[in-house]
Amino acid sequence: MLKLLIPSAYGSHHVTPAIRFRSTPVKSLLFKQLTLLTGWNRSSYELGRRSFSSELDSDTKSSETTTVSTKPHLDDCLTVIALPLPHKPLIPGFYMPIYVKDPKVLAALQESRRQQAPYAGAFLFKDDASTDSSSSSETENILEKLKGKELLNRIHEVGTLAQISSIQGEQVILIGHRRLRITEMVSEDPLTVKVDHLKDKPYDKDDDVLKATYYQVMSTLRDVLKTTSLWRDQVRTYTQACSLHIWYCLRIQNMSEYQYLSEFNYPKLADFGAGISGANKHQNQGVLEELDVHKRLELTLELVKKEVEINKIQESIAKAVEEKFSGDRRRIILKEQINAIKKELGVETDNKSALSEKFRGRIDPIKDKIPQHVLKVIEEELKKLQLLETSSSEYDVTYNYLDWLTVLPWGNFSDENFDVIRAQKILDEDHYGLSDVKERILEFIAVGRLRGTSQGKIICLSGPPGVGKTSIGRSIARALDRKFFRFSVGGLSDVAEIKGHRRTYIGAMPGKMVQCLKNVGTENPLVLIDEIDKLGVRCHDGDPASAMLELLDPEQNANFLDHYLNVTIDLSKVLFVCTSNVTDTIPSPLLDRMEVITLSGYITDEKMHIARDYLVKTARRDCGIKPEQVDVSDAALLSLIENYCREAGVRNLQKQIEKVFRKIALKLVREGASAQVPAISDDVTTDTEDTKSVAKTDLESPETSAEGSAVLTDELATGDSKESATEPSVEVAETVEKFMIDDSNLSDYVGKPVFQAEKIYEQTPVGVVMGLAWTSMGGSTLYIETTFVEEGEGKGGLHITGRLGDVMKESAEIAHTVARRIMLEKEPENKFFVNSKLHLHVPAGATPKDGPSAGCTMITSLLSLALKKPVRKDLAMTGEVTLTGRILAIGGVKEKTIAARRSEVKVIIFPEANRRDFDELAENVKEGLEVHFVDEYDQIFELAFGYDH
Ligand SMILES: Nc1ncnc2c1ncn2[C@@H]1O[C@H](COP(=O)(O)OP(=O)(O)OP(=O)(O)O)[C@@H](O)[C@H]1O
Repeated sequence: MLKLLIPSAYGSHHVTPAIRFRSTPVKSLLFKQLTLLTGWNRSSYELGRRSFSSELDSDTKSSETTTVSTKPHLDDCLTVIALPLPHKPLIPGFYMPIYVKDPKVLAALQESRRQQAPYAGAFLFKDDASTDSSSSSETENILEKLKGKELLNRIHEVGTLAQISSIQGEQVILIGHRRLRITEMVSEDPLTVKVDHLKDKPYDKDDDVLKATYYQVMSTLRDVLKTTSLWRDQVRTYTQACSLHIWYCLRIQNMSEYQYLSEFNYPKLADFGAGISGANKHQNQGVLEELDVHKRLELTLELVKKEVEINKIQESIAKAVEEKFSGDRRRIILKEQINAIKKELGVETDNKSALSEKFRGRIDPIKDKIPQHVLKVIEEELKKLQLLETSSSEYDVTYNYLDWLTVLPWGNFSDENFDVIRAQKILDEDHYGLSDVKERILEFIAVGRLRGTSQGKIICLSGPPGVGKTSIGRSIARALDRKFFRFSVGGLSDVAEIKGHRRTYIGAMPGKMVQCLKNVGTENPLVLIDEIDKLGVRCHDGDPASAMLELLDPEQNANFLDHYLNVTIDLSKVLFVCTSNVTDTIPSPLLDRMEVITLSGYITDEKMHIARDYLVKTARRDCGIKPEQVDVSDAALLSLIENYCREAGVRNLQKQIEKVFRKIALKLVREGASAQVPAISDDVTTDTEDTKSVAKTDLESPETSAEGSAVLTDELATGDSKESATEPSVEVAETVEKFMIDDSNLSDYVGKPVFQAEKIYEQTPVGVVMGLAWTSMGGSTLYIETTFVEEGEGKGGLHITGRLGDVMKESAEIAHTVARRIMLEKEPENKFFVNSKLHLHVPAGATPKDGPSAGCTMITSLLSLALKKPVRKDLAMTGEVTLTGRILAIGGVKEKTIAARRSEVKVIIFPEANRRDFDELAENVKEGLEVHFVDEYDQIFELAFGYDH
């Protein structure tokens, strides 16, 4: 359980300020040796120095930059939350990950971190007096139940002041700082206590006996290092973690250097030796409680000596048994012998074979399906687990590693269903419209049927928020009969979230993909990666975009290497579906490999269908209301769509509808309807239209974001899972009448309308023309307004406002030049542009705008001012203009058309190059519009001003 303390490697925690390399030659000599011994170089030293300094003991820390607040001073921590430790006491200078199950305690710890006082007291839990020693799971069970005084009575009085280094879910990582003694209880839940800080008894550092004991501990520790490679690995693994000084002293042979380096930090060495040894909890508690430094060193000496003995015997038995027996028999005999010896030496025995059996139970039935290279690693790790001390940190690491390796669904696939008819039914069942999207998905399934597999494709669903990208992803999983897993990569910049942490990292976890495989239990799930366009930027530990590429690229992902697993896994059978709001921010190597399917947003008509046939039914069912209890009229839905939720998608509409039904539910209950627990009885009606797969599992707690990494929300759902869409039984009193939601009473439920009409002019005045814009939220109309400021010989100029970006500003300048040229051609005597100072503005002034597509609108607006003639009624236009007056293509034709219809536009001018985009639109989107396609500005001039009315 104990982990060595990373921060102390360079910190004054173990190396007091007096131990400084005094002369440069000696310094470089030591560095050279250090590099040879540890594989470290100067840059890693510096790096370590910087990162470790962040968590140094604040009472001895120098002026280096810190991320953990030094406030309050450690001395001020006199009242702390008491955390019971089930397995071992926390020795100062060591890490310890613990699991805090009690949400109250967890919240209190998080609060103390927020308050910049990230400290708690860590106290060893006492064994039950009635039993000899309870098993760890029993202890954990008891611990969960104990609170307040009862808990206080069951923990040791002497413990450790622990810094809360991080909190991830239930896992809290503690760093031991100093010894504490509980003096009184302050509050019961969570248990908070007053403490005294314990100081070591004074000692004479030149005392020969003390020095001798110190050297003895040192040399015994060295012996341990020599005898067992495992122990050596453990120290080496945590070299960055433990006191590098002590480690270095242990390794050097030259006594003069040794003398020079040793600062005779007796108490720290005693703690280090005890913490790293495999001593049991009572022995460690003994060391913790001992304030006499000499006695503490002697206790440690005893422990490390035992360690030497055990290691020697263990190795010789291993050798002997290996020669005589093979396979499982060898393992069992080895185990028995070692346990017997440990018993004799009074060291805690363990029950590792049960654990090994657990792992073997997992792998044996699927041995032939596990890739050979993975099987080899599993076998090696199982062997290693047998030889490790349960108390060592390496044991935990190996155990967790094996747990992950053996729990993955090696060779387990769900049978794919390529039935196109069934898929069509499922897609229609879950979503209204989206015919082109569904068609593309069906094509994809059909190809899968002919090829026999649907691997090798990355689908990217791109469109504004709330248009159903995520939910269609879920439907594809259902249609294909694949398991479903979702995670969001918006803002993600930590590569470890994708590729996992290296195993030696404290609290290391595999990446999202490995977690996904474990959760879904098959090797071919559908993985939905949300918000791929918002992937974080490259940071010091790697580039998330390249990590994503490794994950998604069919060429690479057959051998995906997770840092934690350290064996390649085959992800080529996974079907990846990404979602994005825009495609231009998706890293281009990723975009290249994707098949982008665009979802453009819905027109009012489509929203009406979605609301009536999907959203109302789901919201009603979720609120426990029966169909006969409420009626929402079409007029009410239309008003909701037009006056409350104008965005391209339907998420806001869904929220408003839910709001209406929640209010009705309250009224029903108030007015005498007694809602019962929704009972799934025989007489409930089943509404298959509402059926959706919604099984979800959130894997990340919001705490992850508090820790600075990206917020990831995951969900897991089986592709075929169907929530039984049952109508909850609600008994309605005879007197309660049916609720009618209509246009007239809608505001009683959802408040006043949010939107006013987008159209601000019935007939646009002179100098004002309606343009069309497209954003990641969908399309919208916008006005370009120009007005005359002043006149004077040669005063011609243009002032621009409206939070326009550089491109749009340049576009306005181009428009001014083009308009001036056109005017010169059409009315050479008209000196309007030459002598007039003009002002061009684009409302709404608070919204930033950019892009070249308003070019033709700006020219028209300027010409309208010059000609003193308003443009044709109900006209909107969009198109980029070149200096010579040519009209270039624009993006977002569908969104712009939808926005124009919403503003009751009758005539639209699009660039000729966009004719095909428009022709591809559904008939109901194009209905009732007069559309003109142009490639020269002159054509627009005719359309805008050549009218008679
Ligand atoms: N065509 C549709 N038919 C029925 N329901 C729909 C349709 N489109 C969207 N919805 C519903 O709208 C809600 C929002 O959809 P979803 O969460 O999939 O949006 P999204 O496009 O993924 O948004 P974001 O980009 O914000 O993640 C869901 O409840 C979904 O079922």
